[in-house]
This record gives sequence, C-alpha cells and structure tokens, in this order.
Amino acid sequence: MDIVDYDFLNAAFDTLSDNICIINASGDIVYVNASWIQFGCDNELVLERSHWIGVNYLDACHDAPQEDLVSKRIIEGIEQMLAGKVEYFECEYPCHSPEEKLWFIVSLKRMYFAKRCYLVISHHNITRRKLAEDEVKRLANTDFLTGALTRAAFDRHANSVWDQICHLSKKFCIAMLDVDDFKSINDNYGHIFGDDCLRHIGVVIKSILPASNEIVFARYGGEEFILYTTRPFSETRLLVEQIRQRLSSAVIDSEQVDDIPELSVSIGLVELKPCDYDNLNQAIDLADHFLYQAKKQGKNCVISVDCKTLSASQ
Ligand SMILES: Nc1nc2c(ncn2[C@@H]2O[C@H](COP(=O)(O)OP(=O)(O)OP(=O)(O)O)[C@@H](O)[C@H]2O)c(=O)[nH]1
Repeated sequence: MDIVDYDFLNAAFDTLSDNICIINASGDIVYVNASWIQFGCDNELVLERSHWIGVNYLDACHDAPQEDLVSKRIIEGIEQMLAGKVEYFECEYPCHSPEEKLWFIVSLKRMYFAKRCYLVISHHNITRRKLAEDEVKRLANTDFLTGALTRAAFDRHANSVWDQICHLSKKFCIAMLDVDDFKSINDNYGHIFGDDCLRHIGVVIKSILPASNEIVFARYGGEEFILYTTRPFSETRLLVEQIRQRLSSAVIDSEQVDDIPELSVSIGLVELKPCDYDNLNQAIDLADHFLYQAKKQGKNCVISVDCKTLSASQ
C-alpha cells in the first residue's frame, strides 16, 4: 500500500494553482503551498516556505492601509469563522498591478485536527471569469448598431447618479438629438441604408465626445439619442453644435446607395439644477420640448437654454 505522509500531501497541495495557507486559532500561519509562496515572490514578498510559518495572518491584514476595505472584510470573516459564528466565508476582490488586472476570491473553511481549530484560506484567481462577465455587461449595455449605451443602461446610470447630483446640487445638461426626416430616408433608400446612417451617427458622435465619466451618451429609442453631462453648459453647447455640423456634412459610407442623401439632426439642449426637478424624466421631457421647437424651426438646428433663462421664463 502507498504511504501517504506529510511530504506526500505537501507535494499534492503544491500542484494546486490556488494560493493556500492554513492558520491556527491565533491567526498564525502553520502551512503554505507552493502557489502561495510564488504569489508572495511575484508581489515582492520573497519568503521561503519556512519563513511564512508563524507569520500572523491577521496582523498582516491589520497592517493594510486604512482604505483597504477587503482586508477589513477578511479580518471580520476570519474572526467570525474562528468564533464559530459562520460556517463559510468568501469574498471577491481586485488585486490589480500596473501591468495587469487581477481578481481573486478568498474562501475560508474551518478544519479540526487533534482537537484544535484551523482555518484553510484559499485565494483563487477569478480574472478570466471577471473579464468575461465585464465583456457580457459591456455587450448588454451597448446598442449593437450605434455603439452608444442602450436605453436601459442609460436609465440605470441616470438613476444611480441622480441622488448624487441632487446631494451636490450640481448643475447638469441634457441634450435630446433626433435624426431629421428619417422616415423618408428609410422609405427612399431602404432600412439597411437607414441602419448605415444610425451606425455612422454613433461613430461621429463618439468621436466628438471626450472620454469622461461626466458624459453619458445613449440611444434613447429609434433615431433619437440622449446626452447627459455634468460638464459646463458652454462646453456642452459647443459639443452639440459640433455634432450637428459634423453630421450635416457627413458622407455616409454605404454599399447600399450611390446617390447618398444629406443627413441632419435637430437637438434640444437644457441646463438644469436638480433641486428644481423630482427626477430625471422631467428634465428629459424639457429637453424633448426644445427638440420639438428645433424641429418646428425648420430642423438641422440646436435650441439650447441655460438654467438662468429657463427660470426667468417660468
Ligand atoms: N433603419 C432604421 N430605421 C429606424 C430604426 N429605428 C427607428 N427607425 C425609423 O425611424 C423613422 C422615424 O420616423 P418619424 O418618427 O416619422 O420621424 P422623421 O421621419 O425622422 O421626422 P422628423 O422627426 O419630423 O424629422 C421611422 O420610419 C422608423 O421606422 C432603426 O433601428 N433602423
């Protein structure tokens, strides 16, 4: 019969890709596997196996910077597990380096040996799963035709920032943009060409908007787009005017038609103070109202109103 001893089990644990350590009831490390040692080396903690033994895991977590909430959660998890208050603990956390993004899940399991309690701590690399989840989220939030955010993603984002901008009483701008006479483009040149136009509009607008987490651009429905931003009104007005001009001089790349029709958009832009509205929908309605005015004024134009003018007119 094969002999299974400490060295045998050690060799087996060293084959595992998870970083595993075992701590005793005081938090002292009593065992680490090869992946744990390698992870330490990769993170400039060049310790041999024997040097890890006796290091206090809880002290190491306590030494983490104040803002490191993951370490705090792990300490709580370890304390609850050792006190027998919970049966199982796990928590996902990012561990990014300047070179690469990494995510791990740490799980704790209680183990008894010779009437003593130990915790098996295992850090499992979940980077591939996280990247795949992020990609699925990105695809679900992106309108496949225009590359803009979907309406649902916009609503989620808008609701999540609404409380924040109300709290900060920060002014914001909403622009509603609608393609002019799009029905006749579809009717005269076909829906596939219509789709090419929408695709082109998405590319042009995205190329004009600066990358900023203060700007959200989404396809609101059909041939209507929305721009939400906390950037200053003067800057936003220039941006939407630039969008209008670039689209009206755009040459659409299409295999569908030779005689490419002219494209234009009408835009309603408003600057608002959140305290004057109960929710973002009221603000959107107002921008829609000015979009309608732009259509009435002959299309291919921007009607923009700042919050001073707006409150003077109300
Ligand atoms: N090709 C294509 N057409 C779409 C899409 N979504 C909406 N439309 C079309 O957009 C057109 C919108 O027409 P209307 O609402 O009458 O507006 P319009 O012709 O642009 O007129 P104005 O808004 O007054 O300038 C309809 O013909 C819709 O079928 C799409 O994803 N692809």
